[in-house]
Amino acid sequence: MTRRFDGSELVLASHNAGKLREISALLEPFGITVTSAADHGLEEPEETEDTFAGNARIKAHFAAKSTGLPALSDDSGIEVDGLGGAPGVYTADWAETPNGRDFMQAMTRTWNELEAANAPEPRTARFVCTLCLAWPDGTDEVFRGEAPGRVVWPPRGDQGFGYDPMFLRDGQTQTFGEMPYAEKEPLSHRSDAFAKLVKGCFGG
Ligand SMILES: O=c1nc[nH]c2c1ncn2[C@H]1C[C@H](O)[C@@H](COP(=O)(O)OP(=O)(O)OP(=O)(O)O)O1
Ligand SMILES: [Mg+2]
Repeated sequence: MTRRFDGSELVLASHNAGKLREISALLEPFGITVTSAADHGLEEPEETEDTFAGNARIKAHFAAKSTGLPALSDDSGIEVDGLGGAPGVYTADWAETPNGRDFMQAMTRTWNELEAANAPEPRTARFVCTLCLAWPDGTDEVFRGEAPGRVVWPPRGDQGFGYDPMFLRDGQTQTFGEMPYAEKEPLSHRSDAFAKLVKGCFGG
């Protein structure tokens, strides 16, 4: 049995501005009061698991326990087939530099490694999003969404965040980086996972 969400307030257990924007937009129609981890002064817990679900659980349970409120986390990344699924759960790590995250560097590394491996074209890939809704009593529900596509070079567009400029979703001619959010939303791994969350926990 899936536990239903029957509260009126939810903490978004993320420190990523792009995700916060997108998940807040998805939650908008439900009339729930949404606050973020930063609003509650929460630290970022260490993401020590090697699966999206494992790290999503760490983030959601940490926020739920710390605030006493239900918390929704998002662990996501891009799996590139020609790289054996890398960077996958390590997508954010590939962007880390001594001066903060640099996704241009991460995208360049991704393309260079595909070139070095002489990977065939199209260079298929998928965005993955795992959402975890956790309650302060330690229960949770986890939902996984995907967006199938390919990576392209050079990156195109300055909208969205992270790897969006090099991701061309199946059936599209514009990268996620070239799309206004309203166009990316119905096509994204995040909305795919969110639809499952709504079906399971919001009864909609
Ligand atoms: O729609 C997306 N469009 C482009 N790039 C994306 C997307 N979704 C995830 N990504 C990439 C960037 C992100 O940094 C990484 C996830 O890493 P991940 O640890 O789950 O998130 P994060 O550290 O940025 O924020 P937080 O853990 O506080 O939720 O994958
Ligand atoms: Mg993270």
